[in-house]
Amino acid sequence: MDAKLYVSHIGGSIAVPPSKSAAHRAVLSAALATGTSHIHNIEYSDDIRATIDAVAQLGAKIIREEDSLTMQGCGDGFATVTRPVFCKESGSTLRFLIPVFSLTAQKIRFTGAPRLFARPQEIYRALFEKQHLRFEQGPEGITIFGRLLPGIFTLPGDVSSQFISGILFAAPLLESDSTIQVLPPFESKSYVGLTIDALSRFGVRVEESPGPEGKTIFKVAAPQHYRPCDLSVEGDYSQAAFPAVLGCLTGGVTVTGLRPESRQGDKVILDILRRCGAKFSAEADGTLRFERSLLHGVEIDLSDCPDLGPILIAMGCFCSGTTVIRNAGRLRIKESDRIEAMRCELAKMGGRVSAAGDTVTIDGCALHAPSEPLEGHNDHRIVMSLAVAALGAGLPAEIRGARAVAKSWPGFFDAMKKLGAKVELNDGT
Ligand SMILES: O=C(O)C1=C[C@@H](OP(=O)(O)O)[C@@H](O)[C@H](O)C1
Ligand SMILES: C=C(OP(=O)(O)O)C(=O)O
Repeated sequence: MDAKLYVSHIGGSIAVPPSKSAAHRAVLSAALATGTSHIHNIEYSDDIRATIDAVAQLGAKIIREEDSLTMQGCGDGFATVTRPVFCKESGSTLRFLIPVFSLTAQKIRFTGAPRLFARPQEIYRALFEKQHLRFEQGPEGITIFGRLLPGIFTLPGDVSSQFISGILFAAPLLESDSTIQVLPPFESKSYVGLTIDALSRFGVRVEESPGPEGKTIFKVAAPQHYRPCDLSVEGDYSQAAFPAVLGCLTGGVTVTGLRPESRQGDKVILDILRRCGAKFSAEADGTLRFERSLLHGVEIDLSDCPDLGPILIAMGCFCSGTTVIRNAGRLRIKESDRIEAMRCELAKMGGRVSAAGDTVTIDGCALHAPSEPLEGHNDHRIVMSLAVAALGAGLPAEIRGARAVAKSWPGFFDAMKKLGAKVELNDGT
């Protein structure tokens, strides 16, 4: 699917989709609970579908309604897994589920898009090999065999927090207590906070404490049982960043559906925008109203909010002066190399983005209509960021591979249309 964007007058109100991160955690926890949970405000993005289908293979019984799930968890009474667990493009699904499926003590094959297996998975290999369990990785999948043993897990903090979350989901169901030691620097730590929050809503306790030499220690008593829970998935701050930046460029954009007291790390988008000179109001119910603002470049630390990287790189083009994004190295190991993808696509519009090591520098300048179609790099956040850049600059553009938005926000272009964007999707919609 290609998206053609035309010069549009932007203005209006949209609700953000439910948090993908919170939804993965709720679905997995509900699957591991003994009893029936209700999860409201579910959006069937590709990644969330992958997690739902996978936990059904674990033995959870799931009734899908339009925007909610009723889930009868399997506790630790796992089903016989007869098919490969298909994780699509979802790093969260794969990395949360490897330790959990190991609890079945069955031989399990994980498959998905090739890019998923090009992203780092070595941390689990090392951990499984240390416990003399099978872990085989090829370009098309991973096969594991053997049940994780409780104990001390030492994990680097700067590859992906999803490994830490994965062990945290499995550890409560082991025979005895475990300790997870995270080595500094601990990046994306707020996502581990979301995991601990989800566990606590499902009745599982984790204790966090600082350790020697900058380590962070998580103690998980076991066995513990996941208890069922009724919850509504909160709005997604990572997704809110797209209409928020657009609103600062055009004015007249209202964003609803966010929880002001959320613990999502990407809530920091509001602080970043404020520092850049953005004018917006925030109401007690989470409603945000953005005004057209003169933005200026600032320094941004991306270590705890990597998913904001692509939209911040796009935004940097509209900021006067220079925007410097530090600790951005992990953008290279997401659905695409997000630094290179943004550099290359924005260059087609005159954008001046450069990277050295883990730092991305963007020099503000006037963008022009792209000289050729923009490529989505099979990456939802690249497609959405390029759409905001074109609409924000008031330029026509064609984005190839726009279907990638379905990974996290299938309704993204509908939301843009609701804001007045003239969008033509080449499947006729
Ligand atoms: O746990 C999560 O829900 C996520 C953690 C982050 O990954 P890393 O920890 O690999 O940075 C983030 O980029 C990803 O989109 C979602
Ligand atoms: C990187 C992302 O997700 P995941 O790691 O779960 O594939 C993302 O949503 O930007």
